[in-house]
Amino acid sequence: MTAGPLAGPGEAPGQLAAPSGTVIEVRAGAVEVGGRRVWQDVDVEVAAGEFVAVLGPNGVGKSTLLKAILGLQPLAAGRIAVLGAAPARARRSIGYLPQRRSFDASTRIRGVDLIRLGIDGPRWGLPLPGRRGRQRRQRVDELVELVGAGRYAHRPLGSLSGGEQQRILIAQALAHRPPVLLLDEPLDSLDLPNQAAVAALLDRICRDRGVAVVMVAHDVNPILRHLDRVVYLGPGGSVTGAPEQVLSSASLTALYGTPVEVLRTSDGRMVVVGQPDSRTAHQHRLVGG
Ligand SMILES: Nc1ncnc2c1ncn2[C@@H]1O[C@H](COP(=O)(O)OP(=O)(O)OP(=O)(O)O)[C@@H](O)[C@H]1O
Repeated sequence: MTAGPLAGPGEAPGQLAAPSGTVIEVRAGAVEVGGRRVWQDVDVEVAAGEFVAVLGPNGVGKSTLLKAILGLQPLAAGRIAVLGAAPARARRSIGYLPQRRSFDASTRIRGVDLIRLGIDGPRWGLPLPGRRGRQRRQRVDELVELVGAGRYAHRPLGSLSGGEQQRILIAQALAHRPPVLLLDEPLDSLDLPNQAAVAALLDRICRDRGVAVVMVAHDVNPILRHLDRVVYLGPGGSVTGAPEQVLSSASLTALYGTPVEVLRTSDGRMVVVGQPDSRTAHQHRLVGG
């Protein structure tokens, strides 16, 4: 039997019940940012324990989708439910790793302190006597072990590599055993071995802990073999489904409304050819690198 995401000591009060079916549902969703419609006709369904990638060109609204799931970005149309409730109600049950968090070399706070901060929130630094103090120490140890950070968790964050920092941040996001973990481009700026290691760690968190992981990615290749589902945001809406269905020439051609080819290299990597740049005219590197 696998450990449930909400089991064990040190639980935060006010979390919603452990999910067994769909944990995130968006139906015909649309958002507007700064008076502009960013996406519409978006359908997303994520089940408990699934590993899901959110893909699409720069500026298409991937981070905005995570914010909508967190209840930080209201929908302009459609509906959204997280753990069967309005997103803002579910927020305490979601672990979130925002985009591009890294620590300057001068950062003295240690990995274990950051994880403890995730557990204690505003009570951080206050001594916890007796049983609660022991539970907290035990929870920190569990999280350090979960992400494999035992070797460096007691060192200052500024002295850790990008991959080591990322593991500590994942541990912090999991402090309250959330059934849903959202990550915004957590593999960016990591080298290939670290990308593979963090992807494998997230896979383990899904499979062993039953946590639904939703991850925004520019390059799907490091996570491709771990994925249950892909949400691809494009100019004409979204496509959701198994990776091999969504990442196909037919589905991306329909989404972009122009011929797009999905090729497989001999080592199994995916390359998308011919997709137009997004309206923001950034270079789109969906499946490069
Ligand atoms: N505060 C804001 N005011 C106006 N427009 C905004 C604001 N925040 C985001 N946007 C716009 O909303 C759109 C979606 O942004 P978002 O960050 O969700 O895209 P993304 O797909 O995650 O992009 P990237 O791949 O570059 O990280 C972009 O065009 C962005 O410029």
